[in-house]
Amino acid sequence: MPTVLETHIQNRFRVQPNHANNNDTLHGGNLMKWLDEVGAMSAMRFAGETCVTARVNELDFERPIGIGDTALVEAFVYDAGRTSVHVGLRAWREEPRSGEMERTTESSFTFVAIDEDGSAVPVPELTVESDRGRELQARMLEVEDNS
Ligand SMILES: CCCCCCCCCCCCCCCC(=O)SCCNC(=O)CCNC(=O)[C@H](O)C(C)(C)COP(=O)(O)OP(=O)(O)OC[C@H]1O[C@@H](n2cnc3c(N)ncnc32)[C@H](O)[C@@H]1OP(=O)(O)O
Repeated sequence: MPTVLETHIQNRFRVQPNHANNNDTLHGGNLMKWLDEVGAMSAMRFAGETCVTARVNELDFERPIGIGDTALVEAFVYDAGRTSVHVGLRAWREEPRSGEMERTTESSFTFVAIDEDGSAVPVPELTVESDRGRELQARMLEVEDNS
C-alpha cells in the first residue's frame, strides 16, 4: 500500500525560446505535456502498472512562466479508485540564479492502470500517513470540491 509521499515526484524543465507562446512566456500546451509526463510517472510508481491519462480535471494557469526560468513540476497521488489513480499536479516558476519560487499552476489528472491489452486493472490502496501526506491530500480534495 504505497503512501502519498512515495508517489511524490518532481522534475525541472529549462524553459527555452522554442517553448514560447506569442507573449514570450511558456506555452500552456508545453506545460500541460510536462504535467502529463510527471503525473504519469507518479501514477505508475503508485500502481506498479502502465497508466494512461483518462481525464484532465481542473487546470488553472495562475501565473506565467518566463523564458529562461526553470519550470518545476510536482506530482503526487492523492486518491485512488478500483483502477483509477488521481494525481495532484503543481507547477512553480523558479528563478535559476536565486532559486526564488512562485506557484504558477495547479491541476489534477486522472490516470487508469492498464494491462498489455489496454484493459483497466486494479491498483493498490493509497496509504495517507505523515502530516505532509495528509496536507497534500487535503489540498487536492479542496481543489476538487471548488471545481
Ligand atoms: C507548443 C504546443 C504544444 C501543444 C502540446 C499540447 C500537449 C497537451 C498535453 C495534454 C495532456 C494530454 C495527455 C495525453 C497523454 C497521453 O497521450 S496517454 C494516451 C491517451 N489516453 C488514452 O489513450 C486512454 C484512452 N482511454 C482508454 O483506453 C480507456 O478509456 C481507459 C482509460 C483504459 C478506461 O477504460 P474503460 O473501458 O472506460 O474502463 P472502465 O472499467 O469502464 O473504467 C475504469 C476506470 O477508469 C475510470 N475512467 C474511465 N474513463 C474516465 C474518464 N474519462 N475520466 C475519469 N475516469 C475515467 C472509471 O471511472 C474507472 O475507475 P475506477 O472506478 O475503476 O477507479
